Amino acid sequence: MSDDPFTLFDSWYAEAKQSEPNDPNAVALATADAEGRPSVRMVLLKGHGPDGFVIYTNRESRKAGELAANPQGALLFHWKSLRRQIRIEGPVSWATDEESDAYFASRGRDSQLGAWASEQSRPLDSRETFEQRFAAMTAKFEGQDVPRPPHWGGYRVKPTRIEFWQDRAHRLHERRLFVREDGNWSEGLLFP
Ligand SMILES: Cc1cc2nc3c(=O)[nH]c(=O)nc-3n(C[C@H](O)[C@H](O)[C@H](O)COP(=O)(O)O)c2cc1C
Ligand SMILES: Cc1ncc(COP(=O)(O)O)c(C=O)c1O
Repeated sequence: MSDDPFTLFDSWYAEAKQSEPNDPNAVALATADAEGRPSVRMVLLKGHGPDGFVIYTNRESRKAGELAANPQGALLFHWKSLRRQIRIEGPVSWATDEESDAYFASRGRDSQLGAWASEQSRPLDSRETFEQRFAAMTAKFEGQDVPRPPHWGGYRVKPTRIEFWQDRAHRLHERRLFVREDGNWSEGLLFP
């Protein structure tokens, strides 16, 4: 068996990119507030490797507030076409300014403007208000590159635990658990 969960992740992810009808990088991100109350939402994976799994979002959103109070996260991929899930857990930190800048610069201009216009997760009185804010940002940045907003950037989940789940007949599934301790990964199986 492989003792490297990242090689296995790469191989499953490559298969998901071939077989999923859309968004193979869609992943549920679970966080919890200071009292331990959980919340979960979908995000898109935009980078990964042994250093962790990176997503981008608004750093004043609900998830950001929870991560500030409790910097731990869990990610869940479910690739229905492959009947597989991957669970990833670990501490969460900000991506570097350099990688957030680089990712932001790669986004479409309207998505960049949307990041300026959206006060993500805060109450919005009408769609019209949002459209007016978007129009105002479009005018503000006309004729220039759109810089990364100070309230927008990446988060990295650095895994301490990764579980690969493969569906098998009669619910006799296969579960491979990788756990990191003192920088080393060990692998074991779990009952399904
Ligand atoms: C498939 C999918 C992908 C999404 N990707 C992102 C993402 O990468 N970043 C993001 O901020 N929101 C993304 N969203 C929206 C989030 O699910 C969520 O509505 C938003 O981030 C606010 O979450 P919060 O209130 O918990 O902070 C995505 C939604 C879906 C359905
Ligand atoms: C609000 C929001 N921010 C960021 C993203 C990340 O994806 P992208 O950079 O491809 O827009 C998404 C994806 O759905 C999103 O809904």
